[in-house]
Amino acid sequence: MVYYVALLHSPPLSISTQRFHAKQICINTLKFTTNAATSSSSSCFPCSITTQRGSGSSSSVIARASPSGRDPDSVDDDDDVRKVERILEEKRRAALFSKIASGEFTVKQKSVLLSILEELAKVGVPNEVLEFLFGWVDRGAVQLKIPEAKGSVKAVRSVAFFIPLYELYLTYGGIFRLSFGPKSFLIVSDPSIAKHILRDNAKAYSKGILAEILDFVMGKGLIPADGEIWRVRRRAIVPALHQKYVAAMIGLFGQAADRLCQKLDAAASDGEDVEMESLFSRLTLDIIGKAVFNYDFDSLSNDTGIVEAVYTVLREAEDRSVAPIPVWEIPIWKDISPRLRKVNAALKLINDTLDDLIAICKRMVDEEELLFHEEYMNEKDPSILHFLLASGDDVSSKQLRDDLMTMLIAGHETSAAVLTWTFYLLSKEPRVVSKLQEEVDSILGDRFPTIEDMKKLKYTTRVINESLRLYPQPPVLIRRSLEDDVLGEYPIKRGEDIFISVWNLHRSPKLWDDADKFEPERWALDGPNPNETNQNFKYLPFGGGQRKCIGDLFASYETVVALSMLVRRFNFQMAVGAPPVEMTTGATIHTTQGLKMTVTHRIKPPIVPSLQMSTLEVDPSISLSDQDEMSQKGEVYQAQS
Ligand code: HEM
Repeated sequence: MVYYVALLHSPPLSISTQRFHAKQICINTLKFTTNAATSSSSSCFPCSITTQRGSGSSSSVIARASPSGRDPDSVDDDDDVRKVERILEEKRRAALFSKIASGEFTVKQKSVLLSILEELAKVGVPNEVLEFLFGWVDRGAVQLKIPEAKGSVKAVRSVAFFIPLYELYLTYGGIFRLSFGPKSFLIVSDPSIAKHILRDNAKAYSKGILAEILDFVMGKGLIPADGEIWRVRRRAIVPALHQKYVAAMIGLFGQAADRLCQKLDAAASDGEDVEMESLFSRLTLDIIGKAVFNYDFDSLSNDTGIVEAVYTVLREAEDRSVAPIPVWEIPIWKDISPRLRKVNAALKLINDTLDDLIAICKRMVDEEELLFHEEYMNEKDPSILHFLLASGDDVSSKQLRDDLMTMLIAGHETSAAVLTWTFYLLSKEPRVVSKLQEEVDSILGDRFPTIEDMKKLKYTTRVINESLRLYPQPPVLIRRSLEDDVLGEYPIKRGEDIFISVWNLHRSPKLWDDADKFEPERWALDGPNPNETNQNFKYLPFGGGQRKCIGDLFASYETVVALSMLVRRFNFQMAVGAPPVEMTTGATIHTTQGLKMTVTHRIKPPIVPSLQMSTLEVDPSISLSDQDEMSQKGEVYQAQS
C-alpha cells in the first residue's frame, strides 16, 4: 500500500507477547469533591461513578448526587445520619482506590509513576495522601499507552504485509502501534474504532501516505484528494452513477463477459489451461474504459499501446506502494532511471488519450440537443465523462483527467481481484458451485442478465459478498489523523499514520463464526445485502462513511454478471501442476503466480451466446437462443466432442 509498509518487509519482529485486557481509567480526571475533612456538607452525599464513553474515551468522573434530590445546603443536620453517610463514603472511596490499585480499570501500560502509586496504595498509605498524589501526577504520565509491537520483520519478508498484521492483531488486540525505529503506524482492527475514523469523526482524518504515493498517477483525483477538492469532486461525480446509468451498465457487463466466454470457449475446445487473473484484469479494464470515458481498450484481444501503458502505470503504482525507499522522489533518478522514463512515457500516452477523449466528448455534448437532468444519459455514450461534461462541470482538464484516471484504477483492479479470488474459492467448494449453477440456470437460462435479474440472483450475490469478506480489496484502508483524537480508550496525536485492517476485521475469530471458512450461506438469502451499516463496521467491503466507494453498486453488478455468465457455461478447476496460489499485495490482493485453471464446457450448457459485440446497446431481454440458436448449439456440441 505504502512504501512505509515495506518497512514491514525489512528487519524479525521482536514482540513481547503481553496481552492487555484491563479497563482503563483516566485517573487525573477523578474529582473527589467529598472530602469529609474540608466540607461537612459535601460529605453528606454519596458519590456516583459514571463512565463517559461518548467519544470513545473511558474517563471516569465522580459526581455528587443527592439521594433525596433536595438541595444539600437546605438539609437539616442530623449528626447521626451524616456520620453514617460519611463512613459509607469513606468505604466507597477506599474500595475505588483498591480497584484502581489492582488495575481493574486502570492502564494497560503503566507508567513508572503510576506503578509507584499503586504500590503505595497496596502498603496502606492513607487515602488522603493517595488522593493528593493522584491529583498531582501529570496527566500524560498516567494516560493509557497504546500496546506496541516494536521491531523488524525479516521473518515475514516474503509474505503479504497484511498477514503479519493479522498475527499481531491476535496478540495485541483491536488497536496497537507498530514501530520501526522512528516510524510508527497504528493498526486498527476494531469495528467501533473503524467506525469512529471512517464515519463519526471522518473530518479529522486524511488519506495521508496514500495521497503521497498515488500523486504521480491520480493527482487530486477522488481517492487521494482531501478537504475542499474532495468535497467538490465527490459532489460532481456521484450523481453520474445514477440508477439509469448502472442499469445501462448491465448490458455492457454482459457483452464484455461474453467476449471473455468466447476466449474461454476456444481454450476449452483446445484443452488449453488459462490464467484467470490476467483475463479478469482485462475483462474489467475493458468494462471500466467504456463505463468511465467511452474507450474500448479491447484488452482481451489486444496487448499493446495504450493497454501496455495502463499496465505500466498500474504496476508502478503498486511497486511504489511497497517500495522500501521512494527513489522516484530523488530528482536525478527521474532522468536516469529507464524504468521511470518508461513510466513517464506511459503516463504521457494515457494523458494524451484522455485529452483526446475529453475533446471528442465535448464536441458530442456541444452537438447534442439532450437537456441535462438528474438521470441524464446519452444512450450512445453513457459514460461518466459524458455526464460530467453535459452537467457543465466547471473543472480544469487536469482535474478531470485525475478523476478519470482515479476511476479507471479504482474500478479495474478491485473488480478483477474480486473475480480472481471468487474463482479460487469456488475451485475448493464444488458444493457452492452446484448451488450457484442451479440458481443461474433457473434465473438466467440462456439470456443476458438484466437489472431485474440482479435482485433475483441472490445466491450469486452472496458468493460475491462472502468472497469480499475473505479477500477484501483493498485489504487495508489508510488514514492520517489531522488533529488529536481518542481511539477507543487511547488518546492519539495529530499526524498518526493509521491502517484500518479490513482483512483483520473480516477474519476476526471474535467477530465471525468459522471466520476463515468460505460460506456464502452465512448471509441469509432473504436478508439485507450485507454492508458496513447493517454489520456495524465489522464488514467493510466498500469502506464506510463519507469516503465510501462510489462504485459499490456498479462493482457488485459487474461481478455478479461476470460470475453468473461464466459458471453457467463452464466448469473451472485448478489446472494440474498449477503453481500454488499465494497472496501478494499491491493496492489489491494479487496472486504471486497467477490463477491457472482448466476450463471445460458444462455438459449441458443452457446455450452458447455468440453476439456481435460492436455497440454498447444490447436489448437485455433478447434471448440468445433466438439468435441463430441451432448453429451455436452445433458449435458447442462440436467443441465438447
Ligand atoms: C469490487 C470492486 C470495488 C471494490 C472492492 C472497491 C472498494 C473500495 C473501497 C474499500 C473504497 C474506500 C477506500 C478508503 O476508504 O480509503 C473505495 C473508494 C472508491 N472507489 Fe471503489 N471499489 C470497487 C469498485 C469501484 C468502481 C467500479 C469504481 C468506479 C466506477 C470505484 C470508485 C471508487 C472511488 C472514486 C473511491 C473514492 C471515494 C472517495 O474517496 O470519495 N470503485 N472503493
